[in-house]
Amino acid sequence: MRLHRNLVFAVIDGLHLIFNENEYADKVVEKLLKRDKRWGARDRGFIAETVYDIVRWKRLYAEIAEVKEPFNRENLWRIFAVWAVLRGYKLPDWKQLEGTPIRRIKGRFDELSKNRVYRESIPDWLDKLGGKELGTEIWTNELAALNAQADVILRVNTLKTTKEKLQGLLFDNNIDTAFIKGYPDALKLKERTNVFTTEAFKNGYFEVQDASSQLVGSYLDVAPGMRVADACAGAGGKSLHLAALMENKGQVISMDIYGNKLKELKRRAKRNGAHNIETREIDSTKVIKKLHGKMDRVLIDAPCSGLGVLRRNPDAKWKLQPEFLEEIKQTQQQILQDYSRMVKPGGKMVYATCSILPSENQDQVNKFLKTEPGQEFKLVKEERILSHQSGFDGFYMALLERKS
Ligand SMILES: C[S@@+](CC[C@H](N)C(=O)[O-])C[C@H]1O[C@@H](n2cnc3c(N)ncnc32)[C@H](O)[C@@H]1O
Repeated sequence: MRLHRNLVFAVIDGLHLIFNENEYADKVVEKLLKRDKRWGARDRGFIAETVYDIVRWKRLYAEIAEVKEPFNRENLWRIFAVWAVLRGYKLPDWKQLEGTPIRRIKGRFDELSKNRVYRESIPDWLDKLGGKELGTEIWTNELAALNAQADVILRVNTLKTTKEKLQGLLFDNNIDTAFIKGYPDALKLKERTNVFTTEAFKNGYFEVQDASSQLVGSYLDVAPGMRVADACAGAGGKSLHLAALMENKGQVISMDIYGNKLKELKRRAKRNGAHNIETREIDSTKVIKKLHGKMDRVLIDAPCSGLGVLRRNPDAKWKLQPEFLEEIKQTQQQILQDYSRMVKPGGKMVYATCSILPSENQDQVNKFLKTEPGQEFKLVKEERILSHQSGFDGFYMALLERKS
């Protein structure tokens, strides 16, 4: 395995933006990959995976490299050197890598791996919180699972094709996939590759969506012809699935406080051939009030800490702050109390998050059930999905029914 200079320089630039300029890893990687048109799939893969890897292991690598934030360029090179040594690369004779203490790096790695906060590379406060909320054993297993690289999972768009046909089409493009038992619309890539350039994607035959997130649509128990509100729709991953489950019949009202996300949702809906989706920006309380008691189904895919999706979004470990977590919990409760009023008597609602913390999940539902709007509802069922048990994202969903 050889290291290529311009690719490593791109990685160092990316790390600077993420660690020192507080930019989001996915946006930074997207930008880096546009830098040189001559880069092939393997070069792009190297940049993306190396940046994510180093973001994931920041605390461990910085400790081994004996550097502290804010990292100057020399610090970033030292961190990179740790990554390269531990990944088994033969170090080239570049001046930035001169004097890398290979044996010391390996020794420090073995030593630090005895301590969970370094081994799993996690801030102290978050480690304490996870242990307290989930118990040491589950938290330890879950952290390890959340530090693994996620598989790429597709959701077939049943409005346009079938899982079998899509699998054949992708196979003709040298993309090999497998079905996943228990996930009816999912295909898992056998090897990581960029699927967004395929004709099948451009034609709207699939979306990239983790397997756990694909469970939410059917959990809401929708049927063609219903009126459904997706109250925190974002760019519409779940709205698109709902439209497909409803066979384009009835109405999906996709809402969010951010209009730009809804614009992206509209583009995706067009590509998907999902004609029953209407978007509404929540720019005042009136938007919700207008729908009080009118919806057969309401989905609350609530804003959350994102602790269940650290495999795909490892910089959340470093960006998340205790104050934000407190704030977001208040928002979750407010959303539950306000938006649940859209459900009509006898209708159903799903509260979901991509968090594994009980305080964002079942505790929120239990708290809601004791409030005035919550007393109208009963909990039908709930599911806590942990990454180390499912192999997919950590997730939570609860199905509630409004009494008639
Ligand atoms: C977990 S994300 C949604 C992901 C989306 N449902 C999907 O499947 O792609 C949560 C969304 O809630 C939105 N949000 C945050 N606060 C909100 C509020 N008070 N009301 C409605 N949406 C809100 C965020 O903008 C974000 O898009």
